[in-house]
Amino acid sequence: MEDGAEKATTPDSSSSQAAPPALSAVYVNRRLVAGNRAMAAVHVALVATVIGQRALALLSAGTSSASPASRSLQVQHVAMALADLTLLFVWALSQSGLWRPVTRAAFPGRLLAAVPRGALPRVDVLVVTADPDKEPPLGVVNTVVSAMALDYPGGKLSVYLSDDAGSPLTLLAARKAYAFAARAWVPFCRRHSVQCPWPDRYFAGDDDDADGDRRREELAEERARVRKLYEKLKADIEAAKNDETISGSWSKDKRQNHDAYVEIIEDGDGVEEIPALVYVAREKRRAWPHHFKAGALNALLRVSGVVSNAPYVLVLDCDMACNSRASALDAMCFLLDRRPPPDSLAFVQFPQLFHNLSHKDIYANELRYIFGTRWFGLDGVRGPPLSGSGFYVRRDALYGATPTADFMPDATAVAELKTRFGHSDRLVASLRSPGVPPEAEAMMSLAALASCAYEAGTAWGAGVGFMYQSVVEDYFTGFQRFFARGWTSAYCYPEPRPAFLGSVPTNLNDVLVQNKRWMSGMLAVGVSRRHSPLACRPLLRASLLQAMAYAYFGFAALCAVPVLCYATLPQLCLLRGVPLFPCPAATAAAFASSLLQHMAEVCVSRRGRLDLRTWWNEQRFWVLNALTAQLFGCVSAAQELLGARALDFDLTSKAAVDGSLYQDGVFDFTGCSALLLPATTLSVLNAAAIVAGTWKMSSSSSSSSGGFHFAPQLFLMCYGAALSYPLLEGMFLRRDPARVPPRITALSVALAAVLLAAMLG
Ligand SMILES: O=c1ccn([C@@H]2O[C@H](COP(=O)(O)OP(=O)(O)O[C@H]3O[C@H](CO)[C@@H](O)[C@H](O)[C@H]3O)[C@@H](O)[C@H]2O)c(=O)[nH]1
Ligand SMILES: [Mn+2]
Repeated sequence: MEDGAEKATTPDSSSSQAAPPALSAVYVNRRLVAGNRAMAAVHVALVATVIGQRALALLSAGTSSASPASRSLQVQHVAMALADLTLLFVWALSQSGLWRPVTRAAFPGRLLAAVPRGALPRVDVLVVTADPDKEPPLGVVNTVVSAMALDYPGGKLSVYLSDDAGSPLTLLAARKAYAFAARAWVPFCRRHSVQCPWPDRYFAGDDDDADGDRRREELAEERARVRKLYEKLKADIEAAKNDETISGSWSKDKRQNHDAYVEIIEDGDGVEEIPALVYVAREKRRAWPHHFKAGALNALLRVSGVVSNAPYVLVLDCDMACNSRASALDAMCFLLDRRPPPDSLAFVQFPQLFHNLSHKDIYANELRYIFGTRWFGLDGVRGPPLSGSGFYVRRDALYGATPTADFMPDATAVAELKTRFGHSDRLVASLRSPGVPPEAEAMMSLAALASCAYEAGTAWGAGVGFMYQSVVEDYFTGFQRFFARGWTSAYCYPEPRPAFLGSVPTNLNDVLVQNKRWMSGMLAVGVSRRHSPLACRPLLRASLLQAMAYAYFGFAALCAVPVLCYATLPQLCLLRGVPLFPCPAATAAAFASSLLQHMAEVCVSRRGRLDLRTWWNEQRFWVLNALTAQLFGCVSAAQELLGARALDFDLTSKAAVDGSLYQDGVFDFTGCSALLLPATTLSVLNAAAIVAGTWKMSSSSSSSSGGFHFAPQLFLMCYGAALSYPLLEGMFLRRDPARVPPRITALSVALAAVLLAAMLG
């Protein structure tokens, strides 16, 4: 932002006055830093020993004889060594996220003391939705309404809703929701300093009011009145859903094929100080690539740029809502804090936390690894990656500015700006005066900004806005648009009340489909010659650790290969009576160190509590994910790389399904497809190999010391069997409808039999 007036404090070294108090603080956890690094060093030493021993074994096998048996053993050793090295590589990259964990604090009281509310900068909230079946409109409008009720001056806040389906039902729900928010919900939240601005959650019991007893009676009365209005809103949306003239008028085809439509939603009464709500359905045509969520966000950026043009933007998925009213002021504490120039903070990321997590989180939906550990670690480097939802970002940074250069060099001619930003005079005019909304007459023809053709030949999706090349637009935009261009970020983790809460998928297939999208999308970036974080010089120059962190995500899918090796080679070798681990002691130590490191990480996330359940759930899901989402992710990314098929954004389904099995910690295999097949097949194979292998070993009754050499192998297989127990149970022991679909079971058994025969043969 060029105009310093929007800042709480402008750095001014020449002034002799005492510096104003900082609006935020950062604390380094030194003990954790030391502990993390020590553990990493031990682990590297142990794994190096294992790989070294294998290399020695390989050399001696190579010199001893050239029989076919020793040939094949050599091949297995090479494969295991490559597997170990791949895993070590990915693990090493992941250590960047443990290097320097920090925590931060925001001081909104100081902010308000320094900047009168009326002088706070504008904020535009961008909410995206895509499908009224998978994303029920009631949930979407709860997100919208919760954002409207943020603790921020109403005149400075605008909410934009992108509806990719262009559904009349969503539009109607948005209009009704606006009326509810303007007349009842927002004033109610303000008057009673309600903590939870998310109506559905508030009325479900999250209603601790900050006022205490003082106005309890008054509150109870008003609460009942507002609740009635909310019930009415729910009923109206439900009725519209069942109304053929509204829902029936919009076929599935229309969702993919409709004009652009923009509506600034108003309420006849002209309510003051209520945030504006703008509904945007961008044009969709089958022949035009729409670039999924990134495309939707870019359309919203343009429309909002012409309507309110806030210098800061909050992005929210429709399956996530504000759970606290404090996030806007908290974020401003960082964004407006005095910092020496160049001011490089581009965005403040809040964690994605979830309201429907089970305490038996069998699908590791919590993403603790990311939001509970790695993001703190990266916050101490140059800031956490952009994470899709729940972040406040500078508009100019999205438009292509850098910390040292405006996105619009002084001499830039209008014509040149138009080649980058498109032909809209209004949009181009808005670039020149950040923060100032244009005249009312300029609001016309907003729909043109949301048309398919608008972006043709412009820099949208490449040099401007959210980036298109990847279905994991947050990951890609994060490092290409921000970190590689000198920007930094901050991780804001308010406690005890989370700023935002999202919802997680509650059946295994949805979880795996979602993970497969992430894995294939990030791998496609990781291995791309032009876009890989490891080929991105500015990023490498700015921070090797950060480049490593992005590379970790870019290569995480490769873990599928080593896991595939560990799920077949020990089995094969046991059946053939060949010991696979030359140095059992070192192997055991390395394995134990990996388990302990993970345990320590979970323990730190849980504030020192030894949470073995989470540890086990994550261990299990890690292997399952490797053999499903990561494996297929590799295949999809390869297909994309070869130009055979473009990656798709499969929407995660929300609400609709019944999540009770997940809540009880029981795997829900409903709808599982071929995606699950490698995992089920290999768990059958593993179980069979344990039985056949031990039987063979005991019947051949060879030397008694031989058992020691097979111990690591057998242990690994038994560990795998324990991890895969829910799959085996789902195939062979369960009879309920949510068991593994019988055709998947049958196919797995058949494939496992073929593999087993080949191994024995
Ligand atoms: O064509 C599309 C596809 C998706 N969306 C919206 O994008 C959001 C995220 O989609 P969702 O199905 O919920 O995907 P998730 O896997 O839950 O999303 C995670 O992964 C995405 C990247 O793949 C990130 O953008 C998200 O923030 C992150 O929560 C939702 O609001 C969708 O409505 C669109 O607007 N248009
Ligand atoms: Mn989601």
